[in-house]
Amino acid sequence: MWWRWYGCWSSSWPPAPGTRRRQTIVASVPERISAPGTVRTRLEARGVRTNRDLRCDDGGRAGTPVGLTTLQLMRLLDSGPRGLTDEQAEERLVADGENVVPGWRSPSWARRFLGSLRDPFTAVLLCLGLVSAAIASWGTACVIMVLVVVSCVLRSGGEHQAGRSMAALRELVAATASVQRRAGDGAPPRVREIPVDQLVVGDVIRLGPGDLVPADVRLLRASGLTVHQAALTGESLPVPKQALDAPAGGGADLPEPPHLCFQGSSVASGSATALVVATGADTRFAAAYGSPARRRVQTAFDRSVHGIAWTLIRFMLLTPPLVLMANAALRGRGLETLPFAVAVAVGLTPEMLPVIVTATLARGASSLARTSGVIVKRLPALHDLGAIDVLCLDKTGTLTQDRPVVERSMDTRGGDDPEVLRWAAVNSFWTLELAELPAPDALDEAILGAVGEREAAWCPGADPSYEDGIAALPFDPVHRLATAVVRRPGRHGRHTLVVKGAVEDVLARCGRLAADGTEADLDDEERERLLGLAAKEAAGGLRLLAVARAERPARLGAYGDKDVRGLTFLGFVALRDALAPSAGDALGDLARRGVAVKILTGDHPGTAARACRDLGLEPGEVLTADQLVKLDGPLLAEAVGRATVVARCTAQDKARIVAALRESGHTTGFLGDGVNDLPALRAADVGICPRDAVTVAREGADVVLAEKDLTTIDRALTVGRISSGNIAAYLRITLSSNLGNVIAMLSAGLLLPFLPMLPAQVLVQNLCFDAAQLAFAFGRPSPATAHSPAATDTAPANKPAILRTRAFLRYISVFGLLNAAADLATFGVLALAAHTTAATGGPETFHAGWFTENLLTQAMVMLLLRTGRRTAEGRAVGPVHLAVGALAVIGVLLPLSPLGPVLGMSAPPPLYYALLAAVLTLYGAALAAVRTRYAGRRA
Ligand SMILES: Nc1ncnc2c1ncn2[C@@H]1O[C@H](COP(=O)(O)OP(=O)(O)OP(=O)(O)O)[C@@H](O)[C@H]1O
Ligand SMILES: [Mg+2]
Repeated sequence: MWWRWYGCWSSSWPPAPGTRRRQTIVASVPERISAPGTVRTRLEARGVRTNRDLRCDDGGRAGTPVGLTTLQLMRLLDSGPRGLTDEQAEERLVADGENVVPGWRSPSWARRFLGSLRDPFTAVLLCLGLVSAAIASWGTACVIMVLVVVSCVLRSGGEHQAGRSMAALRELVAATASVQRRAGDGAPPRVREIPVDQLVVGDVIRLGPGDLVPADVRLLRASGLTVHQAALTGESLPVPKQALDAPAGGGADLPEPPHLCFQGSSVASGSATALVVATGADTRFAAAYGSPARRRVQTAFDRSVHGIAWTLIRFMLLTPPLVLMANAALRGRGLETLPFAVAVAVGLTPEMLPVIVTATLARGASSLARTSGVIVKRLPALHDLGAIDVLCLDKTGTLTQDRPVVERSMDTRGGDDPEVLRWAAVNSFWTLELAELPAPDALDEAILGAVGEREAAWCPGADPSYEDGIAALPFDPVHRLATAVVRRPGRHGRHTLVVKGAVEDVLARCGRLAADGTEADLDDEERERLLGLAAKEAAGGLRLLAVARAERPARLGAYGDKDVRGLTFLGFVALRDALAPSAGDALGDLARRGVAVKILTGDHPGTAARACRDLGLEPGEVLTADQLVKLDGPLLAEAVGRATVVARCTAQDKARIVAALRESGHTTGFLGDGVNDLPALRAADVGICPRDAVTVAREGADVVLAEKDLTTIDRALTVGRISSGNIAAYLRITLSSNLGNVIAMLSAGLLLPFLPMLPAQVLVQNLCFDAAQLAFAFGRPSPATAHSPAATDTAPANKPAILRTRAFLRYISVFGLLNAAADLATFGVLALAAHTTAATGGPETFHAGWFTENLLTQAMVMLLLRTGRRTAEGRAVGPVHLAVGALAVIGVLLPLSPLGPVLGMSAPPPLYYALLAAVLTLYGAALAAVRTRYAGRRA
């Protein structure tokens, strides 16, 4: 039975996605192949020209032999149509190395250290250090150097660790390739999945929709193949490719050789068998991009955290000249105030920002991986997850289970007609068979399954392999149809085109209509009637496929899209795809958390609207992508903003909509798993896909879910919000106290005849602050808070965690001024205490008094601005509480300890402490009051 055979084939192939099998690499390497770069050397020894010699325009040097027939090329590469043997592959792997683009290996600890010197804050600090050294202010220069080294060590150490755990996580979702290899010389070829890095030159691979092209390859066979090669050429539309046995004039030196596919591109539609001709550093991609070409678009993380960082850097650069000018104008001082001016700028720097950001995000990511199996591939994406306010979803497999079953097949009048299903099965069978698709589409599987079950009841000829397959144009999401060309038994000299696909697209290619055993012309009225019939079925939640056929005289040449015209419309196959059980609740949770959901689907508007309604998401106005063709930018975002469903979207439509939403200021997430979702995954702030998505989606996504379950997204969102909340809390607290200190320092500098703070004191104080603030990175949310809708006060669960630069700067100005007021009050108190107790009141007492006050106010700010009624740690004592306690103890005891005089401090009189307590009480009350005012509109 053909369909049982088909069942065996489909159950053993393809292997479960994501399964990776490491091969054992044989250590002994025969002499003849162990010379470095063997394959290339062998080619060069035989005088074969390669792209390496041709130096393509883009600088590429793909190492691809040109001007050879397929057979010559295979001979040169010691390969054949049946692929390499395992032994050959292992030898080549040892000789040529893994198929990895060199720049993509993770950097060493030392490289990371040097890299962290390029951080803008570090660079500014270094400049200030150089200025200090230039004017021989060695104390300040040393302080700055210590700060730079401490922050670089912490940062590179943290990044190195985060990088390693991220790499381990990414490994879990790494790409695989379908390779055809043999156990030994006489053994038959077997197709299996291997990690992409294990591919070698001479391997024969299979490509299907959604596969990444894993190396530079030459096509041996191709069926309806189109590839996206935006990463290489910037061309956003898929490019057709075909196998050429003897490319005329060595087509490889053309910018677009049709018979070659390059690493970095991905299959949009169709399938192919191909020969690997270059791997790793020899690929055209490696030559063009020595290092990873990561994200192209600015994400929410760049906009918020980086935005704030750059605003600060501008302030830092402005501070020294302002201080110099103020001192010159008001006190007549000259360049001697430069060290002080530099110290003020240093005081403003949140030098721990990169450390806190990396550590916080890395902890969040590993906790997500542990508890929910969610893999964050790019750390800042976790921040962006927390900031998402619009989430776009595809329908199939997200709202529904993507396990369609055939409900009925109908003729053009809407009556039951098993013959329509049979023709759909002929199409499914022969497109799968001839296009050698690595994985059958769920709709094709459902149709073949349904025919198999009904076969027994049918007359001879029910079996779709009854016809002979001639050619196939597999389904592609742009044309939305699949075509099989078959020869029917007894009809010599004739070919039959069998087409199935989306109703509108098939109907557009039909000129006639089958009804009641005859055929008639298809007029506009009939078209409207058929579209209406389809809409009625779709409104019942069914997925519809239209089926059509055409008879043609037999011919030898290849078939193309232009041949699929003048068809006769046969009828519909209606399939039911059950709703995902948890989708309804998850949609409700997302709405409660302030996330607007948009469904961008390739399916019929009726089917999508019904699925939404059944899940409790009111679809409102249902749009189709062609209604939006003329809109762009803000108008497009506005139109989509009003709707919940946009149907009949192509890959480009999805990407356009996501981009427009982002441009209009929304932090946009996109969840999808198909080839038609890739451009949108890339265009979004956060691209999310399930682990069993097509390879190319998995590679393009920032976040990979264990399964396509909306509940998991909800959890990921919470952890993202908690992490962003921690980063925001760090920024709020650090910057408001730093700003306060800077204002106080400036005033003290103008009021006092001595330096208000010595370089060593600036250093100790900064180090104490930095150490205490590390607690933010380690404030792990309890599992209960991470999973419950009521998250934290710093990251309200019902609001996306977005840092808006302006609101944020307003916030730190208010709290900074409050802090400065406390400092100024302390100066008054110090003067009063000195006066009353007739103490000397010299600089040492002032320094000690201010040091204590600074650390205590910092501790209060950490406690009050971070924690509300509920904290990220719940009510338990967490790292933040410990850090606050330690700061307070150091602040009070250090100036009194033997270290005090070493740092140039001497104990203030006891009265000072009593007065300070009063100042701090007032400050605490003011902080609490202003915080309450801000609670409703947090920056
Ligand atoms: N294998 C196939 N053969 C023929 N037509 C198909 C096939 N698969 C899908 N179609 C048609 O193309 C339409 C669009 O499919 P596409 O894959 O772009 O979107 P989808 O997967 O249905 O929706 P979503 O974007 O929500 O995942 C489907 O509604 C269906 O009519
Ligand atoms: Mg899909």
